[in-house]
Amino acid sequence: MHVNAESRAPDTLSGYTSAVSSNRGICRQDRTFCHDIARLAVHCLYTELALYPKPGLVSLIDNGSHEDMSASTFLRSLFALRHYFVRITLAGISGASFETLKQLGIDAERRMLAATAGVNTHRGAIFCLGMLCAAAGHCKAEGNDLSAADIRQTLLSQWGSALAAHTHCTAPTSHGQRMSAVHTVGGAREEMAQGLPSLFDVALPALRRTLADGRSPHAARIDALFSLMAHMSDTNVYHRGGLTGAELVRSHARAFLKQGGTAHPEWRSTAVALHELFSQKKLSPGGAADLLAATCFVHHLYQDFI
Ligand SMILES: CC(C)(COP(=O)(O)OP(=O)(O)OC[C@H]1O[C@@H](n2cnc3c(N)ncnc32)[C@H](O)[C@@H]1O)[C@@H](O)C(=O)NCCC(=O)NCCS
Ligand SMILES: Nc1ncnc2c1ncn2[C@@H]1O[C@H](COP(=O)(O)OP(=O)(O)OP(=O)(O)O)[C@@H](O)[C@H]1O
Repeated sequence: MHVNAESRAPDTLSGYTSAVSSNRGICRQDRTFCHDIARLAVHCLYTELALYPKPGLVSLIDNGSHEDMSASTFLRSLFALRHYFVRITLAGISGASFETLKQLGIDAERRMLAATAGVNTHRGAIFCLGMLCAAAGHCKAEGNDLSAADIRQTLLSQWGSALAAHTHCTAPTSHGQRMSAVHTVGGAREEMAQGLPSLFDVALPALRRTLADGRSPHAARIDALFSLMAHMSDTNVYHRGGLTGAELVRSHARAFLKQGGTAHPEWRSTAVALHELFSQKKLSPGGAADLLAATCFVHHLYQDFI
């Protein structure tokens, strides 16, 4: 099925906002799809928040390394983001440009900051999950599967060159850009421009391996999180702990995986000890947390939407 994108919704931010709120020009099936995808995105962010133990990160149990945010800050932020995920999925259905997706993302960031009194709870997720929602929308409009391979291919074919341009910056303004420049590592922008290799090549296989071994979804998420911590360059970690902090996170995560991850009978006490260590050192692998939510999203897209 190929759909005439132009007949669905206009390629402007105000166009999407009013089209979604008035339902103008959107068929019922697309509207239901956008709401289902948005619900899945919010669900995956909630699942990440609820997961415990996660070294240094905020959960429903405690605030880890964070003094300025708690689970309730995250819940307020999540509530504020629910319409964004509907809009960006619709934008994907309509074949929107990266510039339009970016405007939707900037608007969502504003809502997040208003809901949290200025605390950055979901910047990485707004970017990463937002792009994945748009890719899911575009796949649907093209009549393609929502398989991991199709989603990744869509990200690159639709927005690859704009995402590559988004990595270039002359004067870094964010923590992430500064850390990328100082430590010559890729951050969220680079990861996305390459089609999320940490998600598709590392975390998703780890998640599925643990499930295939017969362990629980909770265990699968823990193994996926540690595989991300062991592998990626998380600019949140560099910002808080420098090179030493980044190496500490990576080496502990590798050791956890080497002893079998959640297949080890004592995995939980090891993970709790690491949570205490990271919290004491104020280290927080927030980029890994974002990619974990995104990994669960891609996994469920395939499971629930075929
Ligand atoms: C690309 C984004 C996330 C900014 O990234 P940048 O590295 O410049 O900034 P910042 O430090 O503020 O945020 C980085 C976020 O990514 C996450 N992250 C860190 N490292 C990584 C990584 N290697 N891979 C994936 N995510 C990561 C962190 O959790 C953090 O939340 C996005 O907010 C953005 O593009 N901002 C510019 C304004 C804009 O265009 N916004 C709308 C985008 S749709
Ligand atoms: N459960 C979680 N706990 C903590 N951070 C998370 C969690 N889930 C995702 N994150 C990510 O971590 C980022 C927050 O990290 P942090 O507060 O260290 O960064 P910052 O706002 O860039 O820096 P700072 O707070 O030091 O000014 C969020 O933007 C979010 O993307």
